[in-house]
Amino acid sequence: MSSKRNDYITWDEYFMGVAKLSGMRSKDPNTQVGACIVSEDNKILSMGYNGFPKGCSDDEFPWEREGDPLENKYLYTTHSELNAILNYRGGSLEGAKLYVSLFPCNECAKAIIQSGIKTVVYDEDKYKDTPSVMASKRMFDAAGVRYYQYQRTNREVVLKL
Ligand SMILES: O=c1ccn([C@H]2C[C@H](O)[C@@H](COP(=O)(O)O)O2)c(=O)[nH]1
Ligand SMILES: [Zn+2]
Repeated sequence: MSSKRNDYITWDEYFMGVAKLSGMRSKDPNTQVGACIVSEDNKILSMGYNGFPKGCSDDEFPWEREGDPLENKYLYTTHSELNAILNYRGGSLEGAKLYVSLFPCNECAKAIIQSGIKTVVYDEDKYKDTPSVMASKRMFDAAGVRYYQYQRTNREVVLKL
């Protein structure tokens, strides 16, 4: 008789993996961010990645990082976390968890708090010294949103697509 597999992925690997897979849809040449929202009982509710809003062509809007604010990406990109929140059409996100490949900026932090998400699991924190991320942490602390860094397992997942 065969016994059950032991090398299945953990919940955290599963949801961070889905977040990162979602980030692979991003057209941003510098930073691709993916997000996955999960219910308290581990059901995937929504996903998102960073990109321009509907109708704003990836080929016409700018991907630059510098220069004229109207000619760089920052005024136009919808962040992965906000896309994941807005993509959810099922009602309340109260008590949900967010898996995200980059620590949320202050604007996403506000949306996360207001949507009722209570836990944020993040991977990279490369902008941790910026006022934006420092403000996010201050707001999460004040609002009782728990956040912790995903503990990488270095498991490699190969998908033949
Ligand atoms: O909370 C966040 C913060 C940033 N993003 C997106 C927005 C941009 O497309 C990139 C950041 O680009 P850089 O070239 O690294 O400045 O990440 C996000 O989705 N969520
Ligand atoms: Zn953001």
